Amino acid sequence: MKLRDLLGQDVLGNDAAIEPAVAALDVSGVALDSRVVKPGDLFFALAGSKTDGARFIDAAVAAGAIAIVGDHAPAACKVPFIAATNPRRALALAAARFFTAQPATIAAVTGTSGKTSVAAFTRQIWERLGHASASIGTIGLVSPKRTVYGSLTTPDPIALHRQLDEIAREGVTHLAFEASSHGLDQYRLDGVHISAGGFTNLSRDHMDYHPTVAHYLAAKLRLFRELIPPGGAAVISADHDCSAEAIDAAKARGLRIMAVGRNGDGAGEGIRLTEAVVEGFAQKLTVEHRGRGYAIRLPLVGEFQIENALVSAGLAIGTGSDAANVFASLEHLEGAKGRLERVGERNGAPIFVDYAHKPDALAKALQALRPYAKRRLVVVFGAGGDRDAGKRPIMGAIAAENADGVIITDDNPRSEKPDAIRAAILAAAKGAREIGDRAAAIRAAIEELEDGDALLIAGKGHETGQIVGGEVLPFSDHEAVAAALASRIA
Ligand SMILES: CC(=O)N[C@H]1[C@@H](OP(=O)(O)OP(=O)(O)OC[C@H]2O[C@@H](n3ccc(=O)[nH]c3=O)[C@H](O)[C@@H]2O)O[C@H](CO)[C@@H](O)[C@@H]1O[C@H](C)C(=O)N[C@@H](C)C(=O)N[C@H](CCC(=O)O)C(=O)O
Ligand SMILES: Nc1ncnc2c1ncn2[C@@H]1O[C@H](COP(=O)(O)OP(=O)(O)OP(=O)(O)O)[C@@H](O)[C@H]1O
Ligand SMILES: N[C@H](CCC[C@H](N)C(=O)O)C(=O)O
Ligand SMILES: [Mg+2]
Repeated sequence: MKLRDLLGQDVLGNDAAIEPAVAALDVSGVALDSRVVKPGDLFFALAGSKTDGARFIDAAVAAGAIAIVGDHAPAACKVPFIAATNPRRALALAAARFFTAQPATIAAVTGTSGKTSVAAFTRQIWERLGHASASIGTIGLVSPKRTVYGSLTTPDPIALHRQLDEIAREGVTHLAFEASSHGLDQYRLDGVHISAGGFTNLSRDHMDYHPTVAHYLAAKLRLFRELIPPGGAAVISADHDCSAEAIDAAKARGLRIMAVGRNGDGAGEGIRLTEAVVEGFAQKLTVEHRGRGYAIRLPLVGEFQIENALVSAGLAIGTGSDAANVFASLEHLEGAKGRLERVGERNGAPIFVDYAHKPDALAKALQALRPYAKRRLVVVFGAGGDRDAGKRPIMGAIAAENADGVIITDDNPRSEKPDAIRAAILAAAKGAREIGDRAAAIRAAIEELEDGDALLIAGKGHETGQIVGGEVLPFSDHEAVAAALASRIA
């Protein structure tokens, strides 16, 4: 591919002409990290949170970069330098031109909680309606041909566009993916042809990255303000304080608004939840769409899963699927791994693994499990190191208030002292116990379960490692529960 095919004025955000000899250069790849540059690559020098890619231009050239894109020219550069107003956005748009194929129908979902679940549900709905479907997010890529683990919720633009191209060539026509606030803020999704966007909710998260809540919300709203073209669908959960702002942002862009939830637009394009009744480990819902009523048995535990299911249904309907078929398919949804997943029981007490690692999610998960605890609701959780420290006491207080037994343990302490993290949670969790070793904490909680109890193990969900220092030690809540239950039988 020629350099001129990747970099136009729209990509670079300026009207500087590229010299014809430079425009005619052959480009064999795009790169954002000097350490993976291959001969023939176009290197994007990005100013980051830890360092500046401009410092690695010489290293990129030594590795074979044929030209550099950045926002400021280095003092000296052995290969052509091309200025871009916003190099991160330029990278994403260039990656979209380099990897040309994308599934025809793409839905993106943002919000503090529920993204992974909505991406998984939307994929399942489409699949049931006969489309070759995939999802990309926190649990990686899930597609008919393969499942690939991914380390970021929204992959970097090169990884993202490479995957879009691969799955489209494998025949995937429908994709649902997660738009994290980091991803939106860092322009990782620009260049993706998004036909519908979902918005679940907003609560405290990532306060180590976003300077203010307004900045955090603005990052999320980029999906509606800038990324979905006018005429696309905006499926917005209507039951939150921030819902009106999200709807206004989408309206201003000329998107088709589909408000869903108890305050949803049942008479029109949206989905209104008119009734929800817990029935064992399922929930019976009545919803209204375009003035017509539908009864649905949602086979999932947790009130918040209703929000996730309705946003997913909206995304499928908003991209052209038949409403009656979509609602019927909700009866077959399977929860994403480690999202209020019932993984076993002891003495008749159900044990759930959940990924709640932020205050609102922990509160919602505990409230969702209350109906299953006639006696004691017990929670085992911790908080990640090198992440927002402010959430620790908040989560401690939420646990003390919403559970009858609280065990504070470790959850990826990373470079921090595990006992200091635990102490910060314990300070606000009256009556909580402390068992640092997560397997031991899970064992202790299971050991004490009696009929009428319910146990929530929160924070790690699908994760398969415990990050201590720089090391990832193999660990899974699922395996820890299985081992504890097996040792009881032995
Ligand atoms: C804080 C953050 O989001 N960082 C992301 C950002 O990195 P950065 O540009 O700030 O990195 P940097 O270390 O300052 O380096 C600047 C530039 O120099 C380059 N460099 C650096 C060293 C070198 O030797 N050579 C070189 O070229 C780097 O490749 C980079 O381009 O851009 C990178 C490329 O897109 C991301 O991989 C990286 O994610 C890091 C690994 C990360 O941990 N991100 C997390 C916080 C994250 O994004 N999480 C969200 C939300 C999770 C959720 O709630 O679900 C996610 O989407 O996963
Ligand atoms: N709609 C919701 N409202 C509130 N809490 C929710 C909702 N959906 C999920 N949760 C809680 O958040 C946890 C994470 O859910 P999920 O993985 O679907 O969200 P996410 O937005 O992808 O999160 P992350 O940003 O951590 O990847 C769940 O395990 C549950 O505790
Ligand atoms: N995407 C989130 C996941 C946190 C999961 C929790 N187990 C933790 O390590 O804090 C993050 O990296 O902040
Ligand atoms: Mg996620």
